[in-house]
Amino acid sequence: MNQNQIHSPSAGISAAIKERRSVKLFRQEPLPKGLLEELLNVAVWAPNHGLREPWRFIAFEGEGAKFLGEAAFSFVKRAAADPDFAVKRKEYISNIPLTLIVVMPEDPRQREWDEDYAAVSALVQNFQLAAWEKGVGTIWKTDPYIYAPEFRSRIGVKPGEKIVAMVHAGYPEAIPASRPRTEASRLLTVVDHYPESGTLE
Ligand SMILES: Cc1cc2nc3c(=O)[nH]c(=O)nc-3n(C[C@H](O)[C@H](O)[C@H](O)COP(=O)(O)O)c2cc1C
Repeated sequence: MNQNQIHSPSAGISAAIKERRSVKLFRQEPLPKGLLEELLNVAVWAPNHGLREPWRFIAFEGEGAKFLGEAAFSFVKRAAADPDFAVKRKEYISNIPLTLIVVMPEDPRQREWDEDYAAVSALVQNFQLAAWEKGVGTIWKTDPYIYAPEFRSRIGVKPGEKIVAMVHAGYPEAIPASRPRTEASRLLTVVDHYPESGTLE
């Protein structure tokens, strides 16, 4: 292929985007060795301004998942009204085959922060789609404890770093039904004329 030719996206991309679902229930089966790195090496092709690559990753598997469940439990048991909820949450997290924490350095400049957050979000979506393509389900979580200083420091997230996503992953036990999206035409303004007043309504 000529280097300047734009590679046309395969029909598979649209299908993957539409068919991916957030999965909450996973089979116990661990993911194959090397798959995490393979998925991340796809995900890092996300657009990112200045090629700052504003991300790093912490992955929890096996006994690591038990540690993560315990770290979450310490926070949830204090915050949740129902003590059973904290125990259930600990068990849930401890049994997930893979949890990926996606961390971004917080640039003090607003524009760079916004760009970096957008880039990391694109990376997370890439990761979810690449996983889906391999039959692996994921869900992007922003549970309250990812903001708790104690939880953050326990899992090695430094001051000046933001946890953008906690992604649970594994082979799906169940795939939820999709919920419809608003037809884009209802949200779209096309400007194909010069507005008489000089301003768009
Ligand atoms: C930034 C972000 C944070 C999310 N946090 C949570 C969460 O904390 N808990 C949860 O159940 N789902 C969370 N989700 C997943 C959404 O609930 C899910 O994408 C939405 O319900 C649409 O379902 P779908 O992904 O199957 O299309 C999050 C998604 C995004 C993009």
